[in-house]
Amino acid sequence: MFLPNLKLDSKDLPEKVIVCGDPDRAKLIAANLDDAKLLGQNREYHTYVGHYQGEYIGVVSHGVGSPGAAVCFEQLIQGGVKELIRVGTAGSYQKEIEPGSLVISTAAVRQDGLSSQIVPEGFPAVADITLTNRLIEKSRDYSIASYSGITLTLDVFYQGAIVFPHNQYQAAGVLAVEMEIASLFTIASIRGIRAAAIVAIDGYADADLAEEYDPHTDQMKRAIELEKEIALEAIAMK
Ligand SMILES: O=P(O)(O)O[C@H]1O[C@H](CO)[C@@H](O)[C@H]1O
Ligand SMILES: O=c1cc[nH]c(=O)[nH]1
Repeated sequence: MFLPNLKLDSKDLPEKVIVCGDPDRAKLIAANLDDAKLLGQNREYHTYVGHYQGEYIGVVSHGVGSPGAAVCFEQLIQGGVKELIRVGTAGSYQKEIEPGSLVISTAAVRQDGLSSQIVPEGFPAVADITLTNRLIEKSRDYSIASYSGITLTLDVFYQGAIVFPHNQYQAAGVLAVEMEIASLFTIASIRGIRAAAIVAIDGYADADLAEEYDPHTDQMKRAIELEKEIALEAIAMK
């Protein structure tokens, strides 16, 4: 089957795929695969395949934001993908979850627009328990602060005239904010595949991102390096 936005033939797609927003991060992750090759490249969607610990794995970038990412997730699933792990970045909601640490999402608050247009209000965006437990287990092998719990998916990056009530979600114990996990978990649930997510914390989500957002620090490079290792080990497990 030809996947038009990913611009590739699904016959070479693995069943296990790591997804991330940034095409450069996809290239970085793919560098850990044996016999890595670029399978397709179109728009923000760069697809690599190769082997990790003997398992055939894919790495695909999905860009920023749920609508574009959803096109990627849906086409991967149409192409036969059965397991997706998102390796992302996020802002922290909790003081003790410091920049440079990792968060594994067990469920996501659906503050994205995409999922509201494919499932009714109240439908939960929940991670696959098996893949999530693998991420948690593998994260214990690395010397980095790692947390698991609820994350929030938002379409808004820079605040507008309406002020998003970050404080309510902070008070409710949400750990971190990013822009695609709720759509990923919702799509995975309705299509009957497994999905999980791990994110590296680049700052505080309720800060003024126009002033403070910098995902290119050495601390972030290390966190992304380690979340990459954890995700590869988790997805390669049988
Ligand atoms: O680093 P990625 O995977 O892109 O994730 C986060 O970073 C982007 C915003 O800069 C959004 O896509 C958000 O979800
Ligand atoms: O969506 C995002 C991603 C990274 N950091 C944030 O604060 N928000």
